Amino acid sequence: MTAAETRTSTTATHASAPTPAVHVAGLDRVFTSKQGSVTALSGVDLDVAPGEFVSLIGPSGCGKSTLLRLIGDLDQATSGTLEVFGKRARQARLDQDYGIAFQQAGLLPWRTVAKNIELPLALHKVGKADREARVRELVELIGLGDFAGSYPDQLSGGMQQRVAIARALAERPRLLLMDEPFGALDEMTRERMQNELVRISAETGAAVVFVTHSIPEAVFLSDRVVVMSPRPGRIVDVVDVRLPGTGRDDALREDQAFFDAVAAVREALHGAPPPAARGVENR
Ligand SMILES: Nc1ncnc2c1ncn2[C@@H]1O[C@H](COP(=O)(O)OP(=O)(O)OP(=O)(O)O)[C@@H](O)[C@H]1O
Repeated sequence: MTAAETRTSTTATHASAPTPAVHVAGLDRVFTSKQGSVTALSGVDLDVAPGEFVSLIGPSGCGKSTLLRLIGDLDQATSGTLEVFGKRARQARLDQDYGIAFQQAGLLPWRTVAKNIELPLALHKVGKADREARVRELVELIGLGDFAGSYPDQLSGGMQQRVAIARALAERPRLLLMDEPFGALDEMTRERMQNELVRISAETGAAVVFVTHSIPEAVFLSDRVVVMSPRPGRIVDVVDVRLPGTGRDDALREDQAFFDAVAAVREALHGAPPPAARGVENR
């Protein structure tokens, strides 16, 4: 498949999903202050199907985090429609449809791994036996069964990030919102975490909206990569990352279909390179 073939429509809708995990239509976010107003998002349309993995990529300041925060009910849109599983974002948050993980793991240093993971369950008054059972499941899921009693400062950055993901999954959310969760990790740890996330999202069936600056990361993880323009943030392209015959494992990182998809996203972000450069890129 060529880069051009890999790239698909400029709309971000997904036809097959009955009730999307996320439905965004004509969304605007304008920040106003004494200094003036900043249009962070303008006319954003996006549907994410249940169980679908969608990455948002675009230049710094294009509104990726703003869009994620709006979906997560951490901010309010200026205008437009936003629904999560057919509900208002506020209701979805109250119904614990979300799990959220950010670049900083944000663990409480005085609580053990187990106590960090169980925090959302404790806040929502889940009984002790159920909390403990869920924590046991989750520490196994993230491969930290031997570290349940450890404190965050006894863990590596990658391990801390896995704990943050487990905490985000504690309430079995149908939607995981992730803002550069691996941005602070070294390249090897980052690739390992990407493999873990592929496995975890397959096992949980949760839809994921994932913000990243890394084109290979977006391509490796995603069913679709949503490419945004410089401010005011709009969706300029959606790259469908269908990679026939390839599992999402380390072999994929060496596969021609992977390189083609990376090239398609890069072209969507920066425009197509001149033919000579493209020849070099595809070798
Ligand atoms: N609370 C706020 N008040 C005023 N302006 C804001 C606020 N939050 C974000 N902005 C502005 O909105 C624009 C989009 O910011 P946002 O953080 O969403 O971008 P981003 O694409 O996530 O950037 P980066 O890749 O650098 O993290 C920026 O110009 C930013 O300055």
